[in-house]
Amino acid sequence: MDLTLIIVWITTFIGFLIYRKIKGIYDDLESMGIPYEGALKGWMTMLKIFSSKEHFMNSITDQYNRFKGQQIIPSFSLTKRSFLIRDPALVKQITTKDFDTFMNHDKNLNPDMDKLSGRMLFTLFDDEWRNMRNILSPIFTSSKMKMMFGILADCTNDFTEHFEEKAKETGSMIMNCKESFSRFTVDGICSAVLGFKGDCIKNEDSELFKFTMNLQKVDFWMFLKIIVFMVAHKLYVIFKLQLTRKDVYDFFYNAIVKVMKEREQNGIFRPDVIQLLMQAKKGQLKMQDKENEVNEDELSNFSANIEYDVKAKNTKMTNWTDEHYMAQGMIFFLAGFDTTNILLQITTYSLAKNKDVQQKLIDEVDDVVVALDGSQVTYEALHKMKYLDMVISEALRYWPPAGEITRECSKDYNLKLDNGKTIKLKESDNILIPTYAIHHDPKYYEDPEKFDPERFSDERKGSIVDGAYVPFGSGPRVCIGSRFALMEAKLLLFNILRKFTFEVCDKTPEKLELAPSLTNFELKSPIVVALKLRN
Ligand code: HEM
Repeated sequence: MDLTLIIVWITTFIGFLIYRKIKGIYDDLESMGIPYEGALKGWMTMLKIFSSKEHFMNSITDQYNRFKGQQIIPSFSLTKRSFLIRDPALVKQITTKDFDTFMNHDKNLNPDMDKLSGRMLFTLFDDEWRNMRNILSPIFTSSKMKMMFGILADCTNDFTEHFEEKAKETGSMIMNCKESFSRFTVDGICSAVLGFKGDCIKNEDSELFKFTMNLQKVDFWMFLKIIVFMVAHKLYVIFKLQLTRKDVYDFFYNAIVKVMKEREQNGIFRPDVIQLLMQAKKGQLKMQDKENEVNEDELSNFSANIEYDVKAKNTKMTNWTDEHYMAQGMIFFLAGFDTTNILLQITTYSLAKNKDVQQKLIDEVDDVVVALDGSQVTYEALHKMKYLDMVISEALRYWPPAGEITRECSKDYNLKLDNGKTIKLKESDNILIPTYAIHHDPKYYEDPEKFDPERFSDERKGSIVDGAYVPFGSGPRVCIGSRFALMEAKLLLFNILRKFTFEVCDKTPEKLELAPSLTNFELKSPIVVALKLRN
């Protein structure tokens, strides 16, 4: 038999096994009265995503839109049952009211699979997650944000100085937003989290920047590793495979464990996350010092998370290792630079396209500049800017950088629907909350394709349906870094708009379309705008 025929036979056989597996996992759905399009449709969708024919988020949004009137529908997955939520009330029920049953993200990614990604706050589960969340929460309070404000302000100054220099001859310059904001957010995260100056903005050949961009690339081997992880993750344990590359492991070892030791030995203090992690390691970091906190009620920070009290039943169970602390540095780095970068890209694009919105924001910036009488903007002044907060909140609705939220069901659970039917969810079923699709559903947002910050005005924000606005997730597992992200994005926009306006140029895309890619946010045409110096 020739080799091609053998390959065709093997592929068909594997395809058949996967088809049987997917078909089997949803067998009981029809008896529960849930509309199900069949295993083949799900399999074809997965194929389109993995062969880079369609972006994951587009497939989810398409599925969401096809099932109007349903509260929950089966989603596509290779090995587990997966459900897509179509109803904000269920979003709240799953993420908040019945949090104990839906506390975890996918449990497949655990320390046995990968030394670092299995130990990140995002992947820890049950009491280990509760304990780590308690340790890390004090890092993101408003008093700690104020402490890091100056570090981020230096990065924003680097950004504006660099572009002022470039634009000074002709009065304007063309900016590729993804590249420029990536350089800024990598600098911001390095300075405020890892404690060293990245210098990616000013140094165009920065090795650190190349390394960071490389982190996101899905080459053939990475692709294969992801497929093996999704279809047969136990092979990772048997063959001692690791998802994290060795160079990435070494980077975080040097940036966190080595730096902590050096600071300890030399008595160095720097107001950054590493310092707070060192305090946390010694059990010295507490939520207590209320008098140093900023009064949140006086600030405009609509999207910022509320931190829940997440006490673990067993508080002494984990021996935290160096790798646990490296893993937290890694998740802050990974979760922090790309998401904030997307937020900045979307805001910039929307301001360039909506000149009236941009003008209103510039007027607010100018008022603050006058009030500050030449000094640098403060944490309080920035967070009292109502219109800036409305613009950022709308950008997070318009294009939520994380795209979707996931949960895993930890025990059998009867989900009662409005039509009187009950869905029996099983232990380890996946739940998918399609943030983008909900944010663009005309049922919850009038004229959803319009960029309209007024949705978040004092008069109108109260009418947003609970559970229909979740850019940072929802419930006790909500994004821990939302305050940091909002502060970073607001600070940069403030400083840019002091000096520049964003203008549409011939390279600015007419509309934003996702490219078929496995990465989170890859557009068919990148966002490019002109930065024009103000008079
Ligand atoms: C615009 C920027 C950001 C967006 C839109 C965003 C969004 C999200 C979302 C949707 C989740 C999942 C929440 C859930 O499951 O309910 C999440 C989790 C998380 N984010 Fe962010 N994020 C941003 C910036 C940041 C930053 C700057 C950091 C850290 C410095 C960070 C650290 C984390 C961590 C550690 C988790 C896991 C939390 C847990 O499992 O307890 N994020 N983020």
